[in-house]
Amino acid sequence: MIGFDEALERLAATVGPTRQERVRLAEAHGRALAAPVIARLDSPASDTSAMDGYAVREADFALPARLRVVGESFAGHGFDGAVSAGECVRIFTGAPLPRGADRVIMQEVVRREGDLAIFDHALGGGRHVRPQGSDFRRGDELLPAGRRLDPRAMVAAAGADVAEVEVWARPTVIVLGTGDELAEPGRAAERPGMIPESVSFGVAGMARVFGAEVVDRLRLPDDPGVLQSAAAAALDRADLVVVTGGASVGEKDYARAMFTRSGLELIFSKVAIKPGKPVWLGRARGRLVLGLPGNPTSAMVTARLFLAPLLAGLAGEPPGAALRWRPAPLAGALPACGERETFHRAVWRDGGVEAISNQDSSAQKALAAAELLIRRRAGAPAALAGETIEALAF
Ligand SMILES: Nc1nc2c(c(=O)[nH]1)N[C@H]1C(S)=C(S)[C@@H](COP(=O)(O)OP(=O)(O)OC[C@H]3O[C@@H](n4cnc5c(N)ncnc54)[C@H](O)[C@@H]3O)O[C@H]1N2
Ligand code: MOO
Repeated sequence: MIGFDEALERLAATVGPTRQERVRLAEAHGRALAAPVIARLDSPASDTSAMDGYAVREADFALPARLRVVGESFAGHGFDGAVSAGECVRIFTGAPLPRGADRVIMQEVVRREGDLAIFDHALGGGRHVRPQGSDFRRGDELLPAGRRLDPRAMVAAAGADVAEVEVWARPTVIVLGTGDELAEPGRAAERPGMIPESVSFGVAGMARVFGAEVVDRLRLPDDPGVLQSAAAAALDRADLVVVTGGASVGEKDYARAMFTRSGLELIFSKVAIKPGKPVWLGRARGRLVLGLPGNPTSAMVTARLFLAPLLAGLAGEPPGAALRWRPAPLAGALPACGERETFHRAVWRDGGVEAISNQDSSAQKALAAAELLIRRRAGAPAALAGETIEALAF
């Protein structure tokens, strides 16, 4: 058995992005950039008003100032002329500052008498002007290669004035759930011994959250022939095949064996973690295969710890981008950690994190309640409330 860090190192050494493609910006959300986004213009393109009001020359400000309004500057339609001594221009937020003007006065402190604007208030500190290029300059790198185009990055990419971006292909995933006892949800009560197949729904959901396209989700019986054919077919259709259940040492634990004929090479098998010890990763026919334990909580914990970084790597991000551990104070005590590194399911409480009471690896109800994973290193002593631990959004 290897440790968690070693397993992640092997994962990172194995996974990389698939195909690069050029897509229109509207199709790029959620993808990782294969090339940086470079600004094609200055932003703002010229000195720009930050307020609705009047563009003035500071030199004219002996109070009360009475300035002639000589024109208007709108966003998209600037004022062509220049502002001379004793003049001002009506201006709106986002509009270009006319030549000659050097600041904007908010309309709330200005009185109008016909074409005169009257200013009785002393100038405040703010000039209400955004200088040309104060956000970014033409040629600046706004987003580096490898950056995921999340909603905030989409704004920067569009702001760069690019119509298309170079991105990595969205990884494709097939989820195979194995076990004779598994029934389609809604049908488990029909036959004794059946349980609803729940894990593939969570794994597929997590794959989508981490940017994958789930091309299929199949429920398979514990029949070696059926499993072998399904394994071979899945490898033809997806970058990553996730197989759940049958990972342990039971007589019908066929999850690894079903890929043997397809030439499975294991990258790791069994990791010293709790829950999820039977997790394994391999490669067959140039595709990745991730084996998750069947117990629902174990499956989802190992999906978070291994599927998420695999998808990050396949999508063109560093795999570690999917595992951002944050220090957080403990809101309740934790027992000493045994020899397997342990990932407690936890919730936020009173500004800290607290392990939930049901830590059973087969739990489904308690799984739904868990917001976080707390990471405890093997051999760590008992921890008291107030101590700082490492937590990961689950
Ligand atoms: N002698 C040993 N027994 C077990 C060991 C061990 O080391 N030695 N490891 C235990 C650990 S840890 C885990 S975790 C489980 C994982 O076993 P498998 O991956 O082989 O999973 P299954 O036996 O197929 O199923 C376990 C459990 O989960 C239910 N299940 C399976 N798939 C689904 C699904 N898609 N949806 C809902 N529930 C599912 C299944 O019915 C079982 O109850 O092994 C321990 N045993
Ligand atoms: O890995 Mo198992 O998750 O402890 O039940």
